[in-house]
Amino acid sequence: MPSKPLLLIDQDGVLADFDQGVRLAWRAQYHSEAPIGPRQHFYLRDDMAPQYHPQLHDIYTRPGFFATLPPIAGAVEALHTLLAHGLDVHICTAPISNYQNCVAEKFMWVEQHLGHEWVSRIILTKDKTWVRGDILIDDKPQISGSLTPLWTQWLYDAPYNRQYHDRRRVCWQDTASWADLLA
Ligand SMILES: O=c1ccn([C@@H]2O[C@H](COP(=O)(O)O)[C@@H](O)[C@H]2O)c(=O)[nH]1
Ligand SMILES: [Mg+2]
Repeated sequence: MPSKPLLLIDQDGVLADFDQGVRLAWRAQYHSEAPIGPRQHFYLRDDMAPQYHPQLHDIYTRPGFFATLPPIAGAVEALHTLLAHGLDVHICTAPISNYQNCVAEKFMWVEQHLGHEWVSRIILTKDKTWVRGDILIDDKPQISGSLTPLWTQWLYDAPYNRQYHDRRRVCWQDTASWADLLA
């Protein structure tokens, strides 16, 4: 690893808690827990019965969903720490295909939780293999695209990716898991 790696950090599932946002919105609307099975797949819909897919889609495409996602514990502090240690940190995030609310709200989230200066650090792309970097911290276990990536993925820990043991695993609250970045 270079002494000061160029870091790409995913947003949903790494900084912003997509799953918890769905659970909160579902509870608020239906006054019951979201019918989500054990989290075994990256896409939430794959852990829900097909009859609930329209309601799930309605929740994560509606205005306000992405802007109000709760932060993942320790994420905001970790990003400020990484920047303060001189790392070149960028937020590398994919918008959903129903982009109308998602795109602007991903920017709003970053501004609200990290500060305006972080807005210029956002890289929005549907294909992360096009983005240059040394390390990509991302919770998605299978990242595909049209190029061979230049970065190495560190898997951000989540219940739906724990069957993968082929990559370094990171969790903001486990500071030892990313301490090498500060060395
Ligand atoms: O269940 C889900 C669905 C989507 N996301 C996040 O949304 C965007 C778009 O994902 P694509 O892989 O381009 O469809 C991306 O930021 C995902 O992380 C999600 O976290 N969970
Ligand atoms: Mg993600």
